[in-house]
Amino acid sequence: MKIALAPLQGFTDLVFRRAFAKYIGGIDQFYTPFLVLQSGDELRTSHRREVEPNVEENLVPQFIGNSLKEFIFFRDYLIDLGYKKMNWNLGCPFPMLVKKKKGSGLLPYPDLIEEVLAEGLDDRIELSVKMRVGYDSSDELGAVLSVLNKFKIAEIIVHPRLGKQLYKGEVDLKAFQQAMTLSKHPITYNGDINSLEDFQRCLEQFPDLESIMIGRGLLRDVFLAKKIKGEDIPSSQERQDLLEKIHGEIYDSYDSYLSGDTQILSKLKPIWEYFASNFNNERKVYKAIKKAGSIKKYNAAVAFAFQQGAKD
Ligand SMILES: Cc1cc2nc3c(=O)[nH]c(=O)nc-3n(C[C@H](O)[C@H](O)[C@H](O)COP(=O)(O)O)c2cc1C
Repeated sequence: MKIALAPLQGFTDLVFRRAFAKYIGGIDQFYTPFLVLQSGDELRTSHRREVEPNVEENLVPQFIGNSLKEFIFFRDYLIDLGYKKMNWNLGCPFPMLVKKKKGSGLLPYPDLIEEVLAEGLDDRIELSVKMRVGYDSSDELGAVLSVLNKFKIAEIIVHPRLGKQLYKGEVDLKAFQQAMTLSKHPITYNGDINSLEDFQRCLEQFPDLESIMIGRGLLRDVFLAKKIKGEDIPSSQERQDLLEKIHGEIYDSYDSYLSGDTQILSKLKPIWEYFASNFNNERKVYKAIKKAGSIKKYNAAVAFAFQQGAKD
């Protein structure tokens, strides 16, 4: 089974991905959180930092947009940097982007998707798509997939919720089955795999799956990909050491280019919404981190987390 780490804006940035690859492993492919072209035809420094430092073979840069101009910008920018793969975000549910027909907001407009692909695809870089099963209704799925079927697309990652659901409600496994039936491209499953049992259920239901993508589940249990692959899981003390190393590397990296407690804490604290689940007494751990108003208090909360020990 091929396992990808899902892009999570604000969580799986370059710093996190590198620390994860270095200390944990088990991931075959990483994705950047979506890159976006600003109105002045520029990329933000923080977005450039995601892809420019050096090209990693198992990194797929993701972009969001709805025009041929944006598609060509990212295509040529990424080809020039030396990337061989890129991913188009047709799944983001943020209302501000949806209103502009971006992310899942583009799913009700398959003609627009077709216009972009007809002119934008280029053999020098492989395209994959990450999508939901519709914005308003899974009735949109068939039309989108029949457009995608006309083009050369390496992989379609399907998160079987509707855009309008955001992250609420159940995943729609019937719609996912429909995607597998209708698509001529390989389909990757993404959504709510938080444990080995979740993965096993998913595989029972879709025995032909060759590839999955996991986001929050891998932040909650950083060893989940290794468990799924049947790899050896380190002892409790070793796991704790690895968690400490990941955290230390992320901390040092933010500390090196951000200035002031507020900026550093604004990057570090949100990670614990999921990361706290790697520890015993996760609720107490998360509460302590959330309350920390200074670096000193944050460090004390982190020490408290490590005193609880790594969860089994
Ligand atoms: C905070 C947050 C940020 C996200 N950012 C992105 C993003 O930049 N690009 C993207 O394609 N999906 C993004 N997603 C969606 C995830 O990649 C994934 O599809 C979703 O979380 C379902 O998978 P999971 O249940 O394994 O987490 C985001 C999700 C969350 C919760």
